[in-house]
Amino acid sequence: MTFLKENIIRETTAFFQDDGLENLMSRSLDYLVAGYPVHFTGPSGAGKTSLALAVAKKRKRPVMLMHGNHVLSNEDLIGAFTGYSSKKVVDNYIHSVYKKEENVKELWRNGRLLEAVKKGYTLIYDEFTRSRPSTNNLFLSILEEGVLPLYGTKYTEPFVRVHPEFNVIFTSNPAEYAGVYPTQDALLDRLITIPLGYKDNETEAAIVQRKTGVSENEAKAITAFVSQLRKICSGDDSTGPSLRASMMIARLVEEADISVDGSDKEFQQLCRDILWYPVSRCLAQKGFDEKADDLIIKECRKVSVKEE
Ligand SMILES: Nc1ncnc2c1ncn2[C@@H]1O[C@H](COP(=O)(O)OP(=O)(O)OP(=O)(O)O)[C@@H](O)[C@H]1O
Repeated sequence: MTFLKENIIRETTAFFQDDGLENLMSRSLDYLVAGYPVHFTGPSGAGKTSLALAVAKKRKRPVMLMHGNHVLSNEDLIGAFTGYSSKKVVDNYIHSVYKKEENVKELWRNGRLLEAVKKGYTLIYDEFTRSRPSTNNLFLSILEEGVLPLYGTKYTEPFVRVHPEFNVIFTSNPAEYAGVYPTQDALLDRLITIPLGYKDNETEAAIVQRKTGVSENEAKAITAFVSQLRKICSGDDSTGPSLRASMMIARLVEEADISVDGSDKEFQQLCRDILWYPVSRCLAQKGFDEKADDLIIKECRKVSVKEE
């Protein structure tokens, strides 16, 4: 029986940057400062959102995070009238005089994009391909003409001007096939698209170590094992287990006091539980006959931690 430890202190929010990531962050920041939106694209767990947040933070402007979704509408982005407020004053102070005054006002709520555009925020538009292209059309005018059109509202002005400090960081996953829409070329043509792949073992191990509290060698052993499975799994449509899987294994190993050892039954079971779904999915996609469980255990048995 294993018990979870309490109160493990880790740097869960710290962003790890090596020379490569630092260079990428500085380039991205330069593009944003010059007024160009940046678009990070890559597989799930490659670190797109974390990078976008880290770059946005460096701009020292308020940051707004928005997630793409098929129900996101112009009303969410621009705003909408939400109802009415009415005020009635009945003045009967002199009882022979009866005065009644009534005012009815429409109530307006600013949408998220309107707020960001007006106040010059850095907007992170995460997984923007999950929103309908017709919704994303608003970004064409923002990025090209520097105005946000106020379509479908009762606003008297046809648009608002975009604040000079406003900018956007987009993220997307090109391998995602469920719940996403194709993006109009006109929008992609206005973005600086930077591909993000999986990081090398050293970098992944450093991130895992920082975020979970396992030792450096344990982190290296776990990330090497997961990235070996990813290598076997990777193909046109499949990517295999990501850094998130390494992080889950490391966190649970640490919290439940399981040893990082390929011959340990508890460790094998943990790896099987965490890795079965991504591995079995990609084996099926690639048409391999090998069973996910067998492959995981075969690779897991090779895991051993070097002496410190
Ligand atoms: N450089 C980094 N420093 C610290 N943690 C990181 C770094 N890169 C990735 N991570 C961690 O890895 C995990 C996946 O990262 P993230 O959510 O940014 O990936 P993503 O590419 O946006 O994934 P998805 O497409 O599934 O949303 C997160 O737990 C994140 O905190």
